[in-house]
Amino acid sequence: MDNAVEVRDLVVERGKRTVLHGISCDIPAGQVTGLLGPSGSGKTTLIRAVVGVQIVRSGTVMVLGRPAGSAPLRRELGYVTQAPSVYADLSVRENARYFAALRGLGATEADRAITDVGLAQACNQLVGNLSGGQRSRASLACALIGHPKLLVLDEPTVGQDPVLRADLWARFHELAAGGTTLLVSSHVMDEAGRCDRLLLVREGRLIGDDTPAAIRARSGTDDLEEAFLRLIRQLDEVAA
Ligand SMILES: Nc1ncnc2c1ncn2[C@@H]1O[C@H](COP(=O)(O)OP(=O)(O)OP(=O)(O)O)[C@@H](O)[C@H]1O
Repeated sequence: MDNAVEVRDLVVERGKRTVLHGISCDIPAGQVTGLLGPSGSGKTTLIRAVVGVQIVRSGTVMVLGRPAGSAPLRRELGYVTQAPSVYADLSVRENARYFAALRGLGATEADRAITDVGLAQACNQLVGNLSGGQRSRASLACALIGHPKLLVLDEPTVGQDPVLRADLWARFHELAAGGTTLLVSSHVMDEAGRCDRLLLVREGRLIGDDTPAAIRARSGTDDLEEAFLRLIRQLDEVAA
C-alpha cells in the first residue's frame, strides 16, 4: 500500500463553526509526514479525524485501507494526544506494562518501548513526579507498544530539550525506515525540515502538501518559516 491515509473533501464543524473546509491529502506509508500550521489552524482536528474520534460533516478518511475509526484499526494505530495520557499514580514501567497487557504483550515489549524514548533511568518513578517533557515521553512509550503501523503524534516534542528533540526525531525516522507511518504535528517551523513530507494548514485549509525541498524551491527560500509566510501571501494576493 502506497498511502497509509487518504483524506478526501473533509469538512468538520466544531461548536457550529466550520474548522476544516474540504481537506484532501494523502499520507504516504513508511514516511514521516509533518502537519504544520499556526495555533487554531485545525491540526488537532485533522488528527482526530484520522484517528477516528472526530465527528465529520462530510468527506472520507481512509486509514490503512479502512474507514477511520474502524475497530480493526485500534491495534494498528498509536496515538499520542497533546495532554499526556498516562496514569500519574503509576510508575513509567507500570504504565507501559499496563498498555502492553491491553495489547496482549509482556514486560519485554513494555521495557523496550521505555528504552526507545530514553526513559530507562526513570522507569520506576511515578509519572506524576516526572517533568512535563518526561511525561510526554512516557505517553509516547505507551503508544509505541505493539509496533503500530501508523503513529499519530500531536506535538510530541513540546517541552523537550534540543538534545532530546533531536533524539526523538532520529527515532521517528528509524521507525519510518522500519515501515511505520508517522503523522507528527508541530507549530515549530524549525521541525518542518526534519519531515519527509509536509502538510501546511492555515485556517482549516491545506495550503501546502509536498516535500520540504519542493516547498523551499517553489517559494524561493531555504527558510521554511519564510516559505510558509510566502505561500500565505501568495494566496492572499490571489484572493484579493
Ligand atoms: N471542542 C471544541 N469546540 C469548539 N471548537 C473547537 C473545539 N476544539 C477546537 N475548536 C476550534 O477548532 C479550531 C481548530 O482547532 P484545533 O485544535 O484543531 O487547532 P490546532 O491547529 O491543533 O491548534 P493548536 O496548535 O493550538 O493545538 C479552532 O478554531 C478551535 O477554536
